[in-house]
Amino acid sequence: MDQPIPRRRLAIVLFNLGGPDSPEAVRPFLVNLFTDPAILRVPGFVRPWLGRLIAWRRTRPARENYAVLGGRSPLLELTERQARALEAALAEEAGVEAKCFVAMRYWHPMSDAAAQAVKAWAPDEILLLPLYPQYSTTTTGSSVAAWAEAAGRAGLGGVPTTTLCCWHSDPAFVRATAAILRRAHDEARAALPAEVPLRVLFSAHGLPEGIVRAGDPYQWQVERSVAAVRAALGIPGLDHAICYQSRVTPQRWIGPSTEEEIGRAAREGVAVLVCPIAFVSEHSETLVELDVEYRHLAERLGVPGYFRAPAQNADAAFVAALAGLVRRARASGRALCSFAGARQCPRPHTACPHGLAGAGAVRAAAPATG
Ligand SMILES: C=CC1=C(C)c2cc3[nH]c(cc4nc(cc5[nH]c(cc1n2)c(C)c5CCC(=O)O)C(CCC(=O)O)=C4C)c(C)c3C=C
Ligand SMILES: [Fe+2]
Ligand SMILES: [Fe+2]
Repeated sequence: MDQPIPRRRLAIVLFNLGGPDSPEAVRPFLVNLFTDPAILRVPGFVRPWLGRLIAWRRTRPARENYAVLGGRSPLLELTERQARALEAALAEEAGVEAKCFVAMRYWHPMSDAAAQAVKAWAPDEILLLPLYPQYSTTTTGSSVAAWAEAAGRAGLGGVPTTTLCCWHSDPAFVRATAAILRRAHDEARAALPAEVPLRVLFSAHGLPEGIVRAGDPYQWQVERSVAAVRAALGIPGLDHAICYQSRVTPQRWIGPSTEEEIGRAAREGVAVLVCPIAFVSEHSETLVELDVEYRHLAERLGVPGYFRAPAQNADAAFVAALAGLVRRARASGRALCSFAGARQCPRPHTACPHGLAGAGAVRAAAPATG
């Protein structure tokens, strides 16, 4: 009788930023965030002090935001749902048994706990899958660096590991996002008088300008995502703008800000449909910043209509896109830009096939190898 072929055990580690699970967790969560060298780029001896100071100043406004959500971030629960949906999407995969683990960067479960859980499951291979479509040294880069240290401590150094570094223009991700936006666009159009124009504001998390100047490809990749989603949407003459939200430090951040675009829409008498383009889950920056703060701003300024497209969460087409990314990343078998090789990323960044370095380490341009 034929013996069943053993299935390879594939541990998929989903990275996200994490969020506090209680009002008391807000301060330590913010300390973790602002003492990360990928976020606060000051000399190491200053960082613990300055990071704690910034965290202390940010605690009150952040607690107020999380209070709107019942005192906690929904990010972990939503990421767990994505994890279970992705496992289900890969359940029939020939020759593979896939299990998803969540590793948050600044609140539990963090990389050490996730690495211990992965180790206990004894995988044959590991795939690191950041839930950030666009690569930034502050997000994917930081998570990959934290994982590398945790994996070493957990004794996972010998397990073959593939890193998916960016998937900003992955066709299935783009189609799933465009379908969600199309539904929101149709609903907004139906709710507005015919004579009121509608503009789509693609709103991404901002970054300090200095980080982009130092070589971070995030803004460029956000622009690629927007161009691809617009093409997939296929609405001729779509009025749209790219803007950046969530500025939390006094430095210059990339712009225009989402608030500035809401102000422009008010002056021009245009309704807005805000589409999050760099988050794939709902959390405080969509549910509070976009749905409460910016909506109030739009109403106060007299914008003739304010609508918001939902984030992907566990949308079936989006989860199918993640499953496709997993297949392609495994087939390539190395750290990679999700498809078409590194040619999609003209600026150097740390998780490309040129090898992994610490988050924030900006290299001289290396030739594309993909
Ligand atoms: C200098 C500060 C920050 C940078 C740079 C930054 C980049 C960045 N962040 C996300 C996604 C998320 N950010 C979230 C929360 C959050 N981010 C910052 C600061 C920076 N982020 C703070 C202080 C906070 C806490 C919330 C607050 O104080 O308002 C979250 C999770 C929030 C939740 O509700 O769980 C996400 C997700 C991206 C994509 C990004 C750069 C590309
Ligand atoms: Fe953030
Ligand atoms: Fe990349």
